[in-house]
Amino acid sequence: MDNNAGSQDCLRTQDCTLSAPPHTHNLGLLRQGLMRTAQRRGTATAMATTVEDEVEAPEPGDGPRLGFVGAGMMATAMVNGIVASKVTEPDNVFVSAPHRSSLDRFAKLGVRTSDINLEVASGSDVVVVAVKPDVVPAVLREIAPHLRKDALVVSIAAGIPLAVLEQLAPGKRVVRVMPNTPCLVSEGATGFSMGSLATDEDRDTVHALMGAVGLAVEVKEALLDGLTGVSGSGPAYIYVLIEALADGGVRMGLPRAMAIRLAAQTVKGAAEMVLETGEHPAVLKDNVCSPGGLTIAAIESLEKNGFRSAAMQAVIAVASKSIEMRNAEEEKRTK
Ligand SMILES: NC(=O)C1=CN([C@@H]2O[C@H](COP(=O)(O)OP(=O)(O)OC[C@H]3O[C@@H](n4cnc5c(N)ncnc54)[C@H](O)[C@@H]3O)[C@@H](O)[C@H]2O)C=CC1
Ligand SMILES: O=C(O)[C@@H]1CCC=N1
Repeated sequence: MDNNAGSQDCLRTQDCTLSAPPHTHNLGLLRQGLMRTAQRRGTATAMATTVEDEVEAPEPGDGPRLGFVGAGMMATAMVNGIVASKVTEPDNVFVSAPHRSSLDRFAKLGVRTSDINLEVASGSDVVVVAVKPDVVPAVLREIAPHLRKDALVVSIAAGIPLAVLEQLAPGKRVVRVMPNTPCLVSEGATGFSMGSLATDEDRDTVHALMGAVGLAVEVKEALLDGLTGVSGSGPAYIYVLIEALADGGVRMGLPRAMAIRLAAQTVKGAAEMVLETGEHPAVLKDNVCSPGGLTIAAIESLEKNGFRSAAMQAVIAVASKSIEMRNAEEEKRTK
């Protein structure tokens, strides 16, 4: 992968496509993709013809409808990000879950909610399956017969392969998406893989939808396990790092709240440096380490304590579990 990718608008390699950062052409793409969907359905009021075309944000009630089946952490992050990005009106978003209590936070955003999955299934152009992986089969069997003829099914479940999703939703266009919780603040990192019936238009729609809430990368399905290890689960490792850095600061006398803010801003700043300069992280690390200075002593300590290996093993642990889940699902499918 090109280390300079962050400074480019778009980079296509054999295995993946990197999109530009959010708030650039992705909004146009999302609108374009979603408006196309709406036009097919006969409800579009405006139509973008090129990615660069500026189109008015859809009026409430117009435009394609995004449904979420499942109202947990990841649905919350995606819906908040999508609503904040203003790519669609809140009342075009429809969320279902069995317990009303988990829907309250969605209702506060102005999105429509229901405790009946079939209402979301039959009323949405793009249906995001956002339940735990072990619930996916039951949910897809329940909703598949009630999906709109042209509906696109997007699964965000870890470890459930496209072949299984397609078997559970026969004849439907399916895309597998692996987002992460920073979608909530429009700084997500998402990978996605296209199902066998999914079209270029669906690619644009998903690319634009997830690009509106962060970075969106298309990968071959086999790479989704490793991608989950890096970015799907990655925020959790970074929170542990922030907490640990803050603990170190507190140990040295900094007030807790200040230490957390300093640690979080340091992570954010370092990440921005990687994305914006396109430099290899090793170069940026070297720039902090003055010869004979303080930081190189910290690097020595991190290496002695297996920091680098611990981070790699974390990614591999997630990927291995994801592969295990995928294999078990494949086995059930082919039995
Ligand atoms: N949490 C994360 O950081 C990420 C999660 N994912 C995937 O997202 C999916 C959801 O994960 P979370 O949001 O973390 O889980 P969660 O446990 O927070 O949410 C699951 C939601 O599904 C609902 N639910 C349970 N049974 C249902 C049914 N029969 N019909 C409709 N809704 C039902 C629950 O009420 C709950 O709202 C999982 O498949 C996970 O692999 C993917 C990437 C990141
Ligand atoms: O922990 C999990 O299973 C989900 C998938 C990736 C992040 N959270």
